[in-house]
Amino acid sequence: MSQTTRLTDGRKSFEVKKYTFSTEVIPRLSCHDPECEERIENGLPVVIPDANLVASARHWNLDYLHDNIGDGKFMTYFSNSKKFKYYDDKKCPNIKSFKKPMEQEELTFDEFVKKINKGKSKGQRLYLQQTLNETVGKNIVSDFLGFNWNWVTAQQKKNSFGPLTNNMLLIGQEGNITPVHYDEQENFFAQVYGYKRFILFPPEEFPNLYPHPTYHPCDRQSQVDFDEPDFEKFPKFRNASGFETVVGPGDVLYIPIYWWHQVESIPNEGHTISVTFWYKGRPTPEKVTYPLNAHQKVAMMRNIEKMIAQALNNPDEVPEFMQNMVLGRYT
Ligand SMILES: CCC[C@@H](CC(=O)O)C(=O)C(=O)O
Ligand SMILES: [Zn+2]
Repeated sequence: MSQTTRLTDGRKSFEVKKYTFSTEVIPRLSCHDPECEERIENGLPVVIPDANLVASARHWNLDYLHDNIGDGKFMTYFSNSKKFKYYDDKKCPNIKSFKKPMEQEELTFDEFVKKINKGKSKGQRLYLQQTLNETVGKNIVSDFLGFNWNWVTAQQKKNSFGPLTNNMLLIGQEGNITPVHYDEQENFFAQVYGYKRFILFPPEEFPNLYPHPTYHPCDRQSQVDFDEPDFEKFPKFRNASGFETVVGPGDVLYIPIYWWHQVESIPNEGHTISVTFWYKGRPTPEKVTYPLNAHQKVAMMRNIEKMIAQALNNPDEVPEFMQNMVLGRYT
């Protein structure tokens, strides 16, 4: 195994793979600690061990979910590697050479559990990722209603987050990895069962993480493979520096909008169950203050890329157009 390093969730410690970049530990602060409130207000990540956000789901495990979640369908991803790199189906036509990094299929929970056991033999990994919806059984509804909505809704209000967009149920196998990407939403990530390693980078690290173009199916995902970084193609990745932690049952991690994150279900620690609480971002302030901050600049770059791709009306022309505009003029 390549070089390893040790990480703790405050209770247990874990041996995890050491990557080429440096990281600092993400603070773990009580929800009653003013510094915790300040970090959320300032858009900084924080692990909150005592928000009890999903305490009503502390008894969730595969058997309980199998017996209570109902006969609805659950989007499940299949990968022949440990990586589950997200792609947007609708953007696949933009990149003719694009090869889907994983397959997807809607399964009943019973099919999911059966395939997990079968997949083990074929070296195939599964990752269930499904928005919780009205098809779930009454016990799951009751557990869901028992989430600490007072706390999370108070956070939404005092931080002027937009509306809650969805709560996604995530069930991963040990060792599964969601490669580094950013989302355009605020996220209170609640860990229900098992242990996940989170590696985060602030929006300022955009130049070091080389996201795919916005019209690419893997928009918002980094092109850099942390396991085998191509420093020729992505030289600034050498400068990357992030934050990391491990979340365990009951922990909530605040992942600020536009913050990059790679998420790993810790190898040999069993499967993981998580629930996301995604919120639209804060409304754009009436009065813009300067200099613009990193995430405003990311939003600007996204809008410019989209406008150019739309104006050219041909994704294949965008690279040359951008190079003609920048190379030798701004480099
Ligand atoms: C589909 C969401 C996956 C999740 C990462 C993970 O838990 O594997 C994530 O990226 C997020 O919560 O933003
Ligand atoms: Zn994400």
